[in-house]
Amino acid sequence: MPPHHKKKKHKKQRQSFGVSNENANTTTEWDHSHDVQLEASTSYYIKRSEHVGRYLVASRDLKAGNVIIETPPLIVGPCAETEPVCLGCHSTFPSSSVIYKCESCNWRICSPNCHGLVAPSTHYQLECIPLRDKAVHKLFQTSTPVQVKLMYEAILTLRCMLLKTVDVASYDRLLDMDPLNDVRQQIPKLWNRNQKEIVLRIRNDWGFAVEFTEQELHTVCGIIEVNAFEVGQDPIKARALFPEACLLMHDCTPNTGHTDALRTHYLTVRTLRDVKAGESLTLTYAHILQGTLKRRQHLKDEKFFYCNCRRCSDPTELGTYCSALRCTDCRRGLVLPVNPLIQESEWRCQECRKEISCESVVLLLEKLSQQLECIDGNDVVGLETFLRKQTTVLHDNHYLLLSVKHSLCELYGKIENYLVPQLSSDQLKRKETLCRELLEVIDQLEPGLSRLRGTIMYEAHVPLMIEAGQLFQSGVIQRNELRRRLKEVQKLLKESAKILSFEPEGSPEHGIAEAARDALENMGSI
Ligand SMILES: C[S@@+](CC[C@H](N)C(=O)[O-])C[C@H]1O[C@@H](n2cnc3c(N)ncnc32)[C@H](O)[C@@H]1O
Repeated sequence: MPPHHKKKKHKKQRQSFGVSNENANTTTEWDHSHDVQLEASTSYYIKRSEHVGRYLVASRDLKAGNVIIETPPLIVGPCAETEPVCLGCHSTFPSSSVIYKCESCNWRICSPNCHGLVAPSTHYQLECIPLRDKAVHKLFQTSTPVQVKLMYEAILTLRCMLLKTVDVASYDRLLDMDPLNDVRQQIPKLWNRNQKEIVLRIRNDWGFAVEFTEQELHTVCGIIEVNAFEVGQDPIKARALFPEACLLMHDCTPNTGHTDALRTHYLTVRTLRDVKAGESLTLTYAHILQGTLKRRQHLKDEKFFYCNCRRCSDPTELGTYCSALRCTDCRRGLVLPVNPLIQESEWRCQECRKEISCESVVLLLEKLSQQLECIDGNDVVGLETFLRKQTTVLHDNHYLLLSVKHSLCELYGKIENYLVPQLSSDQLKRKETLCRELLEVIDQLEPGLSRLRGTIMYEAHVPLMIEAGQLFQSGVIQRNELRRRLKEVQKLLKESAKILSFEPEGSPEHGIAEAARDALENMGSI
C-alpha cells in the first residue's frame, strides 16, 4: 500500500448503501408469522412483512463467504451533488486533464475511447441523443458551480426515465423497487428539493415536459434515494441500482457484505459468517463504527426508517460501549442512553445515576467532532493528543476514538517519519495495541469476513512480526516462543488474505490481499 503523503483531513468512515422506512416503534423484533413468501433463488427466498416490506431469507444453511448474489447493475449514474464527471465511466477530471467533450451532446467525457460510453444503459444508449436534441449543454454557460453539480445529479434520474423507451423490461424492473413515495412526500424539505432541483430541471430547464410527468420523475427520485448503492472508489464514484440486492434488509451487525468491480460495478454479495436456513440476510446501510444515536438518525434522515435491531436496542451496543461517555460527576461510571430506541432519551450514569439530556450529549459530541475535523489526517501527534485528552470524557471504544485509532493504526508504518524502519519499539507496540483494540470491537459488531477486519489484521501483523524477530535476536525469547509468535502472525495474514481476496482487482484492499500473500510466502514454513 502506498504511503499517504498528501495532507488530508481526518478520514471519515466508509459507507455503503442506503434504504428506508418510517417505522419508529420501539419493539426490537417483529412477528414473522404473518410474513408472506414471494420468490426463491438457490440461496434465499423473498418474504414480505408489514414492518420492513420485502426482505431476503436464507433458504438453506450458508457458509461464511458463500456468494448469494452476483449481478450487473440495472443502471449506473453520477452521485448526488457530484463534481462534473465523465458520462461514460463517472471518473472526475484532474484539474490538468485535457478537456474532451462528447461530439454529439457536448457534455464532458474523460476520453473519446472511454469504455463506459458504450456500456449498456449508459451514455450513448440513453441520454446522449436526447441531451443533444434539447441542447442541454448550453445551460453550462449560464450555470453556477452549484447548478452544474445539480445537473450531474439529475443525469441518473434522466437515465432511469429513458429506460422506459429504450429497454422496457429494465424499466419494469426499476419500477418494482420501492420509492416510498408516501413516506417521502411527508418530508417537505426533501420533496421540494427534488421538485425544484430534479423534476423541474428535467421537465422545464431541459425540455422533457412532454416526455415525463412530475409524478413519474418523483417516483424515480424515490427509487434512487431508497435503493441506490454507492459504487466505485476514488476517482470513480457512482450510484447504481441492483433489483435483487436492494431487497437485503438493513442490520447494524450485518451477516452479508458486498463488493463491486471497479469498471463494470458488477456486484457480489457474500455472507460474512455462517447463516442458518430461515435467518434474514442483512446488509448495513450505515457505518459499522458509528454510535447508535448517530446511526439511527442517519438511517432516518437518509433512508427514512429507525432501526430497532439487536445492537440498536442494547445501550452497551453488544458490550462494546462504543457510544458510552464517562461520568464527569462521579468519575467512575459510564453514561449510557436510558432507552436507545428513543432518540430523545435521557442518558444516565450507571454508577451515580446522574442523568444528562440527549441535547447535552449531542452538543458534546458535535464539539468533539469539530475538534477532530480540525486535526490533519496525517498528524500522528495531534491524533494521539486528541485520544489522550478525550479518554477522560469518552469510553475507550467510543466511536469517535475508534475512528482516530483506525487512522493511527494505518499511519504508524505508512507515512513520512513513521515508516516501518523508523518506528521505535514503543511505536510498534502502540500500533499493535491499536489493532488489537479495534479488532476486539469489530469482532462484536461485524464478525466474520468483514473488510474492516481484514485490513486491520494486515496492519496488526507488522509490529508482531518485527517484535518477534527483535526479541529472538536479542535472546529475550527462545526458538519455541518465536515459532508461537510467528504462527500468530501467519494466522493474521492468512485470514486477512482470505477476506481481502474478495475485493475487486485494482482496489487498495485487493492490493493488501496480495501483500499478505507475499508476506506469507516470504515467511515460508515455520
Ligand atoms: C432498499 S429497500 C429494501 C426492500 C424493501 N423492503 C422493499 O420491499 O422493496 C429499503 C426499505 O426496506 C425497509 N427496511 C429495510 N431494513 C429495515 C429495517 N432494519 N428496519 C425497518 N425497515 C427496514 C425500509 O422500509 C427501507 O426503506
